Amino acid sequence: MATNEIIFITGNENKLKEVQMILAPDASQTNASFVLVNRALDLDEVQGVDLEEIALHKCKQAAAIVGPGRPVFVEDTALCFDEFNGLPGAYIKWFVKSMGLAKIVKMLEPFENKDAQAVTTIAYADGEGTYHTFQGITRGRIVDSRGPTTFGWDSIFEPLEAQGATYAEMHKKAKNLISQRGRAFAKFKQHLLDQANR
Ligand SMILES: O=P(O)(O)OP(=O)(O)OP(=O)(O)OC[C@H]1O[C@@H](n2cnc3c(O)ncnc32)[C@H](O)[C@@H]1O
Ligand SMILES: [Mg+2]
Repeated sequence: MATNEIIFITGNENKLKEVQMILAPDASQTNASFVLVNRALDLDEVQGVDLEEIALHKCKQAAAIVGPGRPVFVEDTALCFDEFNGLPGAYIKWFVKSMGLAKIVKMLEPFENKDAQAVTTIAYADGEGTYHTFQGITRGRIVDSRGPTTFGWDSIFEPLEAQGATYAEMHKKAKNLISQRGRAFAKFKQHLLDQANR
């Protein structure tokens, strides 16, 4: 094992691709301060609406699995509707799986307020027994599906900063610049670089 190895536990390949792009575009360089490694494990996700708690719970399982002394992180991504006071939130995965995008959009039909926010919460176990969390938020609104439906709810979320495009209609690089994931991982990356340069 390389000493600067950092393990990302996710079973979601779309997520992994984005995170690789954001966090470790230069991971192949020998002087990179960390090397990103993926383990595709499906961790338990506790119920509740506290996004940090959910991410930390996931991360504690991850740390127990990879063993002591090994830095590991997870992320959990929520889609929160203003009209529903933050729900579906972390449960969005099950809504997408069980009812599909069209019905999710329909849920908001009776209401004028289609505003939503996407939130990525990273929980990181640093290998020295300390847990850290980093969060990124992108505001937008829920719209009829437009663009490829390859990644979760990408095609029904139109971020405010995207000039009318859904995430699914954006290039990955452009999405990462304004996305909840891009923002959360920018904070995390800064933390890792600060630690490496201490
Ligand atoms: O193994 P993990 O990392 O938990 O991967 P997951 O797919 O279970 O992911 P989450 O628990 O965070 O659930 C988030 C849901 O939202 C979807 N999702 C996450 N990020 C997204 C993004 O940027 N755009 C669209 N959909 C996204 C994802 O496909 C899931 O259905
Ligand atoms: Mg999950």
